[in-house]
Amino acid sequence: MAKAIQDLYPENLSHCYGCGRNNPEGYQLKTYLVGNETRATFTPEDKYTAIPGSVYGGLIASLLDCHGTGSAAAFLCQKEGISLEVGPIPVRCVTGSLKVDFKALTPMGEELELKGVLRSIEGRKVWVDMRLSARGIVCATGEILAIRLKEE
Ligand SMILES: CC(C)(COP(=O)(O)OP(=O)(O)OC[C@H]1O[C@@H](n2cnc3c(N)ncnc32)[C@H](O)[C@@H]1OP(=O)(O)O)[C@@H](O)C(=O)NCCC(=O)NCCSC(=O)Cc1ccccc1
Repeated sequence: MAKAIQDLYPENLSHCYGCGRNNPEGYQLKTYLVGNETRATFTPEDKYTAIPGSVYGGLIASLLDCHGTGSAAAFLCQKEGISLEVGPIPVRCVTGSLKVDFKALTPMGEELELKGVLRSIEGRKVWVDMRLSARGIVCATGEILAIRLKEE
């Protein structure tokens, strides 16, 4: 199975609070390319509470943000035939813009499932559509425009 995209980023670009493997205080989200979609999971702790029993929207936006940039990098690698078996990969994206729609309260303590599909790639710009579900119910959707960093 392909590795998580975040485990393939170069060391110096792996400190992100949301998904950096080199940030022990962070969420360490892992995004996997499975066929033509991307997947990640995350189970929030009570400290991320909004209304009791439900998850704070900022966490949901963060998860969509990091799943979005990770998905964009994965789709770029897929398009360019770059292996997701060994790192570091020469592809890293940052968030240009992120839109989140909150569809339903997100239940606390449940495993959240994130999925991403590629909308389009235009040069360094990558648009990805996402959804975040719990117990099979879509709680939020997201759209990201991720920008590929220029190679140094
Ligand atoms: C890098 C860039 C996004 C783009 O600058 P440059 O490279 O100089 O490129 P340029 O400006 O030429 O644009 C290229 C193309 O893209 C377009 N476009 C750009 N933006 C927008 C937009 N908003 N909306 C729409 N379009 C936009 C622009 O028009 C152009 O289009 P064109 O080719 O003419 O058709 C810069 O604005 C920046 O750093 N922003 C802050 C990013 C940031 O802080 N993000 C949050 C933190 S990162 C994180 O959380 C994850 C992380 C952690 C650790 C490690 C890595 C990731």
